[in-house]
Amino acid sequence: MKNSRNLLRSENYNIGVQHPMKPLRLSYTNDLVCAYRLHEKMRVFCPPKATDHDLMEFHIPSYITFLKNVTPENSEQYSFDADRFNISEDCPIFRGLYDFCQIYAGASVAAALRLTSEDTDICINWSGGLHHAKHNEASGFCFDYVSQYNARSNNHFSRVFPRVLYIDIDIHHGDGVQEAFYETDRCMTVSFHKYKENGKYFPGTGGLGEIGIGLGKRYCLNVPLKDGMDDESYIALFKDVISDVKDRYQPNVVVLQSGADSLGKDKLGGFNLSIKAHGECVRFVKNWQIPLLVLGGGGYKIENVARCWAYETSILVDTEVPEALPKNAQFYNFFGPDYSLHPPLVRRIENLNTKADLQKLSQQVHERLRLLDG
Ligand SMILES: CN1CC(C(=O)N[C@@H](CCCCCC(O)(O)c2ccon2)c2nc(-c3ccccc3F)c[nH]2)C1
Ligand SMILES: [Ca+2]
Ligand SMILES: [Zn+2]
Repeated sequence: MKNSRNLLRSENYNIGVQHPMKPLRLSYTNDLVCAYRLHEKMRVFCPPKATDHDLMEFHIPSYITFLKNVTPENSEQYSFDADRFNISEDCPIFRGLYDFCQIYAGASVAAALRLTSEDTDICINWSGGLHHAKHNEASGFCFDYVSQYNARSNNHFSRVFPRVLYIDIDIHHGDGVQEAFYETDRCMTVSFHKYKENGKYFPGTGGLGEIGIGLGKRYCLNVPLKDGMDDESYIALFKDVISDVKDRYQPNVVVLQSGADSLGKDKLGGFNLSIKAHGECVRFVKNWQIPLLVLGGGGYKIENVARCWAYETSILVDTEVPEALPKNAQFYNFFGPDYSLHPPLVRRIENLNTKADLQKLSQQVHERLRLLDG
């Protein structure tokens, strides 16, 4: 029987044996963070669950009411709503679903609000960043997403931070967040992702042509990539694009979705990024010294997800950590055979992004960004 404290932690939920999303990865991350004693370099909070009201700030009430009432036992009675809200193999009903959503969403709401107080410059919520959720339906393992809540509705957060820059390095397109801000210039969304012209790679959106509409026109930027991106080309492209975005948009706060499925050897991914390269993107944004909210996201080789997010936690708290994983980590045995923070990257996927492709893409991105100057 889980004690009450356990139920307050999103890592203790199980979506399904066959399902690639394993909240256990959060336990592994927390284990490494604590074994490296990084928790002593920050304030750790156990924030309140998001309330129904919080969630209804962004999602339609009938969707939230559904999530709150449906269970694996009674899901038969809800089959109509289940279809309507895109419940599927990707987004199944599992035990504690609503608790799970309230916990991770509550952490993002609390983190965002803490950033508005002068005493905090960086907040981390590795359980957040579920960027496919829509205001009226679940999608891509994501049920709800509250960063929209913070920047869309006219509230304290959006008054303190009138220009929010959202950056998404998960290998999938951040379609839910893009959609939420598609018509506003209060949040600029930038997503780097694997993209197939035929729309065959989930979610199928995120082409260069999606640039926002109305007031949001030009405040949405997509960087579509092919399989096999490697460290050098990804870091160069990321810094080149993101520097230009920062200079032109001059954000007051940055929300970085640090999905770890863009790492090499990920089960759903297709890039060759090392943990160091992924972390370099986090370091680059951190060094701007603009208030920063770092969120998790995808990541399906869970030992590498934990290594990546523990490493990025060390970057965010300015603490060098030894390459050898701490032997006192509870899950130490799961990190074999190397037991290191930066395992050798063996399975390499051929990089289909040629130098010419990346040159052209960079040019197209800069052309779009030049239009930001109105
Ligand atoms: C009808 N077909 C199913 C749709 C589809 O291909 N869905 C993607 C969803 C991938 C979601 C990625 C989520 C994310 O990594 O971006 C993420 C998760 C949290 O924040 N971000 C997907 N589902 C699976 C999957 C789902 C259940 C069981 C096994 C699976 F392989 C793999 N890839 C089309
Ligand atoms: Ca992305
Ligand atoms: Zn992903």
